[in-house]
Amino acid sequence: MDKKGRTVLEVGADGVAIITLINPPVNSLSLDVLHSLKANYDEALRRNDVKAIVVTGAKGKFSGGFDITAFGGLQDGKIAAPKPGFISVEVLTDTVEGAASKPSVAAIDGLALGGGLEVAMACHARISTAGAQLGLPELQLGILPGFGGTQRLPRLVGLAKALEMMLTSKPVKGEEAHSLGLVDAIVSPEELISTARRWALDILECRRPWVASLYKTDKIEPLGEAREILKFARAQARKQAPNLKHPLVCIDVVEEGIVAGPRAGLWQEAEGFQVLLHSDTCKSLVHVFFAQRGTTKVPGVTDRGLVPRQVKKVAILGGGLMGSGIATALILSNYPVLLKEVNDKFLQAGLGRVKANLRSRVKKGKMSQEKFEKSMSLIKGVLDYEGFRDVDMVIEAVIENVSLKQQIFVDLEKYCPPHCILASNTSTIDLNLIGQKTKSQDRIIGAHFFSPAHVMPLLEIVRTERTSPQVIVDLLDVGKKIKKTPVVVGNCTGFAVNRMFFPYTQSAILLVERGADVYQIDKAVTKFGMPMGPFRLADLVGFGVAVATGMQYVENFPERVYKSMRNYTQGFLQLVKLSEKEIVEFVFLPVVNEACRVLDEGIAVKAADLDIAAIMGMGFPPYRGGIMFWAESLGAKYIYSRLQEWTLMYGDFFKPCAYLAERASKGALLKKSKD
Ligand SMILES: C[C@H](O)CC(=O)SCCNC(=O)CCNC(=O)[C@H](O)C(C)(C)COP(=O)(O)OP(=O)(O)OC[C@H]1O[C@@H](n2cnc3c(N)ncnc32)[C@H](O)[C@@H]1OP(=O)(O)O
Repeated sequence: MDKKGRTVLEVGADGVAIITLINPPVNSLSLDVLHSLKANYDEALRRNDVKAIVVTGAKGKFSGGFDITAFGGLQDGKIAAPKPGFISVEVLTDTVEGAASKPSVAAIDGLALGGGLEVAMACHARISTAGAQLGLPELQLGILPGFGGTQRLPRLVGLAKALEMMLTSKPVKGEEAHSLGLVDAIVSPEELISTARRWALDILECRRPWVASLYKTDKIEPLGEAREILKFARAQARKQAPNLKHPLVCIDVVEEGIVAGPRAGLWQEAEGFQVLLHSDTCKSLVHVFFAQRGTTKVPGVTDRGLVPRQVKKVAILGGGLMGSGIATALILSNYPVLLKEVNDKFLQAGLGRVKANLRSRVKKGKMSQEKFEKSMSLIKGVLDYEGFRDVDMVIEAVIENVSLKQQIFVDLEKYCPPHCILASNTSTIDLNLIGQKTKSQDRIIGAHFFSPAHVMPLLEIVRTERTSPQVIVDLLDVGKKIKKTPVVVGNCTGFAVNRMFFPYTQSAILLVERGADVYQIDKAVTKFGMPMGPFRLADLVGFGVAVATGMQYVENFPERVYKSMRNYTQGFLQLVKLSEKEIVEFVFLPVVNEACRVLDEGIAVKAADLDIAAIMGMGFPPYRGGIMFWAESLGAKYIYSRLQEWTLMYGDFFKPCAYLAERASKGALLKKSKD
């Protein structure tokens, strides 16, 4: 079988061996890379012409950590796992860090994440570039840092900071890493290897300290204080995600190292890692990791070798809540923006909203005054189309009125250059209708943002049968640049997210009408992992918005609307004593049913896209893998039988769709086989 990545060893005339991690695109640590690293180390330690060692990564990236593509194989036993502790104790602690005569220095550029940073921390010093990102994001994948990170990070940066870095999964930049003591020096990328070489020789010749971070104690807080920090971290973890066990396992492992010593900590870490690797949480979060990256892979579109065209200037029509949010998102990512309104009063109000969005970032300490000013200088308010002659993309975000939008698109065709992408932020109106009076159907596309647009991470990219693949590729690229996760969907009422959202709120209403308590429903749904229940959400967005969105659905899918049972008394008390599990199923199985329709109709490209749409657009808990991934764990048969049962009792709102019925009868998975 082909090897997945490797390391190479080169020995210089100065006696320094450079070991380079090579496994594009992020030099992830596959088992092949790790075995090769061990072999290179053994050789370097054996050879008489090697005095010291530098570890680095190819092409400006140290390493993105353990190879996540191997998780599946390790979980189902198709890949033989090394014995527990082999990498963390035998390779990194006893071979790299424990080498009695040859010091190691890590030369870090680009990124050192997870296992990557853990390799670097086993070295006797770390030299980094200012832009490098260093962190232990393993918890985001449902596991814990498994190559000694739980033991070495607290010893390098202190317990409080180490726990913060692990529990939030957020990396730090080179400069901060330096001030924390995680790296020893910051240099330019050009000087990185030469500095690291010299540093390694300096350690050998006792001009610099020879530090084994596993045994450092100076940064660890005194025991009493350490216990307080651990207690606080546990309370935070429980509060933030009561359903998740792995943050607590991680904290336990860190504590073991402090109380019983780092070697005991390493062994407990190896044990904890094995258990968590096989957990449902890990499987779900790894699925989400790849699903999120998979949304930009659209068959027939992104596989044609099309290169995204450069979008240098964007115009936005409408400075309301959506338009100003979209403008904010764009200027935050350095796009020059024209904001057009119909009169000066509305224009000033729109610009004021953008300013307020940015101000709130400054207030929260997320943005400097300098960046605030730079961002504001990128937006220009206009009242006519004159400036539209050199824009590369327009996003229309005016009120939902068909004839108004039709007129706007006619105007846009007249004033914008012929290559310009014509996007609409409509959430309800058919894009074909919007573009009906133009000849530009191939460049008309939906850019459906979620409010507030500068905060919410999802972007539904809506294509019609006539939208050109080039325009889709262009918008995918803009989406990535403004840090959104784009999901490409087909043209229909509600697209993916709102179509899934509607049955969710409908079933919640049905439950109440059947005697369940709104607080009980919200509690069960929140316990399941949603950020809030459907009723609190309705309070938050306003009942008016909820009703208006609902009406769109009622008009378009009348047969699937739950008819109020208020006048029927039979069965009224039936649902009063529902268990939490039943409430959750009542609320989410109709969502699964709708998601199946969306998939069957080809509105979504693949089931995993619906997982991301549900997580980012509805707040579905990521650690359950998304709506379809969660549904697979229940099985099509079970879901079908529940819905069938409720159809008989409460009507066609619950009726399982043909796709679900077919999957259930075949005992097949819900996702399509090619997904
Ligand atoms: C034992 C240890 O403690 C366990 C571990 O180390 S677990 C792994 C810990 N590391 C991580 O969690 C880092 C995960 N990766 C990331 O956060 C981001 O990919 C990144 C910051 C490295 C790069 O981000 P970005 O530049 O936006 O590129 P992104 O699209 O995410 O990734 C590029 C490609 O690298 C792949 N990739 C990234 N990290 C990977 C990893 N650790 N293993 C395998 N593939 C990886 C992605 O899947 C993607 O592949 P694709 O092009 O086929 O879709």
